Amino acid sequence: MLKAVILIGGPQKGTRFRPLSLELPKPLFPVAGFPIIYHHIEACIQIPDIKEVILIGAYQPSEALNRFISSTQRELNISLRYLQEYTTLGTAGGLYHFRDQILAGKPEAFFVFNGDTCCDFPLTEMWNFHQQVHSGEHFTMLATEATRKQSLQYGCLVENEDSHEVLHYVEKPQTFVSTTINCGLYLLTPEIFTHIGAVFLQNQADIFNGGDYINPVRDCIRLEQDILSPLAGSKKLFVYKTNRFWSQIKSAGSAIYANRLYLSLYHTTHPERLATANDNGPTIIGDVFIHPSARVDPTATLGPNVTIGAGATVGPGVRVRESLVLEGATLQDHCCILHSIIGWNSSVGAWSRVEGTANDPNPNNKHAKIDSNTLFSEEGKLNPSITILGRNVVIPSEVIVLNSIVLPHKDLRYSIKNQILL
Ligand SMILES: Nc1nc2c(ncn2[C@@H]2O[C@H](COP(=O)(O)OP(=O)(O)O[C@H]3O[C@H](CO)[C@@H](O)[C@H](O)[C@@H]3O)[C@@H](O)[C@H]2O)c(=O)[nH]1
Repeated sequence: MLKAVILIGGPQKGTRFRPLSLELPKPLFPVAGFPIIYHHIEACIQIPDIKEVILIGAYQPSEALNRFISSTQRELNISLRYLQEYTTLGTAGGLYHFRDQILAGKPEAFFVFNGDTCCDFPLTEMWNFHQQVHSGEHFTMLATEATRKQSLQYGCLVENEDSHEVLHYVEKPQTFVSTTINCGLYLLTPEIFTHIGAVFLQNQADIFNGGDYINPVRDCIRLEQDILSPLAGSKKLFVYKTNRFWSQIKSAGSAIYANRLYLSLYHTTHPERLATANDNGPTIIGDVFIHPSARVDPTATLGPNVTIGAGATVGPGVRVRESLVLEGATLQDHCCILHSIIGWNSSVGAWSRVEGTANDPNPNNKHAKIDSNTLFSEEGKLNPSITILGRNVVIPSEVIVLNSIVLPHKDLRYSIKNQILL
């Protein structure tokens, strides 16, 4: 029997995703029509041996989280539970804290996912690879290639190319180590708790010997630095590499990129989710997802890489491209939406234009990943990025909103460019 754990972080995480994460925990943000972590869970149900998926995070249980758990459980017919940490315990601390629940039923092994990644999750391949390695108790991690410069933003590893053992691991190194990066997906066996337990006891001993009693992160254990790094070179950590798509979802811009990747994956996994052109429907260009409850005028043109959320309304002559239109949003006649996220229940007036700047990885640069830039450049200027309208924003008719972020509940009266509207 196998299990899966998805690390979903807590309210202190997902800050680069604001203002969208102000409304909803980032792991529940919809990409390609479904919450980010729904894609992880869908990957898990492809392996019948996975009997339970556990979400670990520090979010207070909320209506949105409860609703997600009960509806996903029902739809995908899998046991799904949320276990709440009393504070963010780190990527290994949460696992250790809930070790009894993870080990209940005696799983042979369990997958651990970082909740903010987007991938076609090669779980079967990883499990087969893991079983083929003959090295006693061992752990497997998924890795991919990045560019030399971008590798510094990830965990970097050096492998023995014959045995695929991880020889050296450094989390976000200061100087170049390797272009092979950690994808944040692991296959661990119960033995991992011996290693985490040893670090836990050592940390507690250090605290009581050193007197740092009030350290707020005293129970925090990081899987990458505290556990994987020391395991490298001990014949216990192995790497399975993927060359297929993989991306982090840190900034809102990366949600648009992830939307594109998942929509293209639907061609093989769920072709029925992709809109097709028909005589009574809108013009569809490339990959488009339209929620069945959305109303789209037949004279609208959508795509490529567009998701229209539940209950959204798209009026006559509207053009949408490379964008996410969230639940309940209204796009009035002939407005144009490019490289943008239109927040829940927001409305864009007739003939208005909402446009952002794409920040996709450079397609000419092999292995490039999306840059999750900070909002401002070193000179203090707002970096051009996608345009985001928070929840309940009203854009009047005949204005232009360019490369801007509009916080929730704002009633705009004029055109704006390169601004953050508070
Ligand atoms: N439950 C829980 N989850 C956590 C905690 N801290 C982080 N997470 C979750 O764990 C994942 C990793 O989060 P970060 O700590 O922000 O790390 P990172 O910068 O994304 O880097 C990690 O992922 C990269 C791949 O995306 C890796 O390359 C890198 O090595 C590392 O694993 C995210 O899904 C985050 O929500 C915690 O204390 N508790």
